[in-house]
Parts: sequence; structure tokens; C-alpha cells
Amino acid sequence: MAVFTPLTETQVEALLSRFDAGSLVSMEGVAAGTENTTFFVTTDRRELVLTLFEQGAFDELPFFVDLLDYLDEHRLPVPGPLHDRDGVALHRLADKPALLFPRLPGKHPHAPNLTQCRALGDTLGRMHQVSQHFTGHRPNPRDLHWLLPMHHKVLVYLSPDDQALMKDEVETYQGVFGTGPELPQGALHGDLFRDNTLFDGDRLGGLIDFYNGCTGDLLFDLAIVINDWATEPDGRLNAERHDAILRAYLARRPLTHAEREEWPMMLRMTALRYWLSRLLVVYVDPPAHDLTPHDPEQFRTILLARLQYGALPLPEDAT
Ligand SMILES: Nc1ncnc2c1ncn2[C@@H]1O[C@H](COP(=O)(O)OP(=O)(O)O)[C@@H](O)[C@H]1O
Ligand SMILES: N[C@@H](CCOP(=O)(O)O)C(=O)O
Repeated sequence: MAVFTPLTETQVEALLSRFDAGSLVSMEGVAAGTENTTFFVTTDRRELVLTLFEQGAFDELPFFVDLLDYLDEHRLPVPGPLHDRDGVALHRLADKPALLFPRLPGKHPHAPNLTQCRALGDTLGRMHQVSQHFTGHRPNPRDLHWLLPMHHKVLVYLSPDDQALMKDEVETYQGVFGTGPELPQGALHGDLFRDNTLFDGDRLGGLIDFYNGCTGDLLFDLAIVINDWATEPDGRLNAERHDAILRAYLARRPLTHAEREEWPMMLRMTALRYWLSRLLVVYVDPPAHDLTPHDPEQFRTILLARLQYGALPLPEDAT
């Protein structure tokens, strides 16, 4: 369930009256989602999504509005928030921050085909091309600076082997990312799993759920994508999906020498990032709502596979 705050039609009508988006025809709570309250709202003019923010740092919402506005202006398939007649996007409803978005077409791909992988790689490459010039700032909330203090919190729940694995890994990342050359920077999605994309057949309808969006190493975003989109159940990489995503991405944004060098380590660090965040949800900071947490084991398996088999060769840059 993801309607943590119920809303009446009168409340939604009052919000809509400030926008040029038509009058309310119907509204429906959306079951998917884990953090925020989502409604599909139909007006006599268009299909919308209404999000009420239930948690997180509300003072960071303007960053997400600016980022989505920017990407929308650059014709990326993202839900650019609606602005009211005074130009304001962020409102309050039921005492929660609220945004209205266009409803984008499509469904989450469970087993993406190669055409869908190419579409995702191409769009992420385009996004990273333009996001390097985005002027907003929000430090990556899940990078090495987060891993360093947070991994200590879960060690007590792990077997001795897993404790050693986690500690050794974090120390290794510190040696690589704490001292190496700065990698290309820009705005990231920060959590671009399959369930944060919508596909209408093979067409990418949109990238959604930008609330892990931040600025930092572009390579971090790409590694999250490969670990989720191109991994087999045993944690090993699927070469076809890997190559389809990366070839399309590289045609838009070639990687630097330093990014190619640090790629295997970035795959490991982003796998550990999700192993850790999921362990924290299970053991340290369970959600207030009765939701089934994501399985930490999945990302431990991915990390072990990256350690055992390494990364696959990166395709050459397009010429
Ligand atoms: N702009 C959108 N267009 C279409 N569907 C959307 C849009 N935004 C959200 N959704 C739907 O609502 C669900 C929950 O949204 P999401 O932002 O992922 O919530 P949460 O932050 O709670 O995880 C998504 O899985 C998707 O099905
Ligand atoms: N997609 C993630 C959930 C979001 O990560 P978080 O660190 O913001 O909780 C997952 O699959 O674990």
C-alpha cells in the first residue's frame, strides 16, 4: 500500500483550482511505492499523478523540482512537475508537501528485452550529457561518505565472514575513491532500478521517483543501472543486457580513462550500497509502515559475484 494519507475529492479539487489542469473527474490511490502517498488523478483535460511527501528532508524538495524542471526542459522523459498560475510547483495538502505531475505511460519492465535496455542506456546517456550543466547541488546521500559511518551499524547483525567482507570492501573503496582523480560530475537519478522506469511496449515512457536524485559521480548512476538491469539471479552479469545498455550509453557519453579504470570498483561499491541500505531497513531503522523490506541478500550475492568474476569488458566508445 502506498496511501499513507487519505485525501478527499474536495481537497484535491481545491488544489487543482490553482492550476490550469482542468477539473477533477476521478482519483485513485496507487498501491505501488514505498515512501510517499501517490494518487492517479483524472481531470477533464489530462491524467495526473499527485504525490504527498511523507518522509525525508522536505527542505530538499526544491532541489528535486529544479532537477525535474531542468531535465524536462531538455526533453528527457521525466515527469516535469506542474506549476500553478503563479509559477509555484510545491504546495501543501493535508499538511504534507504536495506535487502534481503528468502521468507518464507504461509499466515497469520485469525482464527487460534488449530494445528496452538500449532505450534505457540511450536515455541515461542523454541525461548525463545535459545533467553535467545542471547548476543545483545536493551531495550524493549514499556515496562513500555515507558508507563509511553507516556500515558499522550493521556489522553486529552479520556473520564473521560477512563482517570481514563488508569492512574490507569499504576500506578498499576508500583507497580508490578517497584518493583517485575526480570523476565526471553531474546530476544523477541515484536509484534507477527497473521499477523506477515506465515502458510502453519498447518505448521508454519515463524515468520516475527522483527522490534519491543528487549531484556527484555520473559513474555511480551507471553502475546502479547495470547491477539492477543486467544481473542474473545468481548475481552474475548478463552480457547481452550489459552490452546493450552500455553501447547505447557510450554513444551519448564516452567514459573517461579514470571512469574505465574505476568501473569494476564502482560496480562493487554500488552493490554494497544496496546491501547496506537494505540491512539498515531490516535491522536498524524499520519503516513506520507495514511494508515488506527489500531483500539485502540479493545485493550481497551481486557483490560476491562482482568479486569472484570481476566486471565484463566495457564496450569501446562509439567513434
Ligand atoms: N509520473 C508518473 N506517471 C505514471 N505513474 C507514476 C508516476 N509517478 C509515480 N507513478 C506510479 O506510482 C508508483 C509509486 O510512485 P513512486 O514515486 O515510485 O513512490 P514511492 O516514492 O512511494 O516509492 C510507481 O511505481 C508508479 O507506478
Ligand atoms: N531501490 C532501493 C530502495 C531505495 O533506496 P534507499 O537507500 O533510498 O532506501 C532498493 O531496491 O533497495
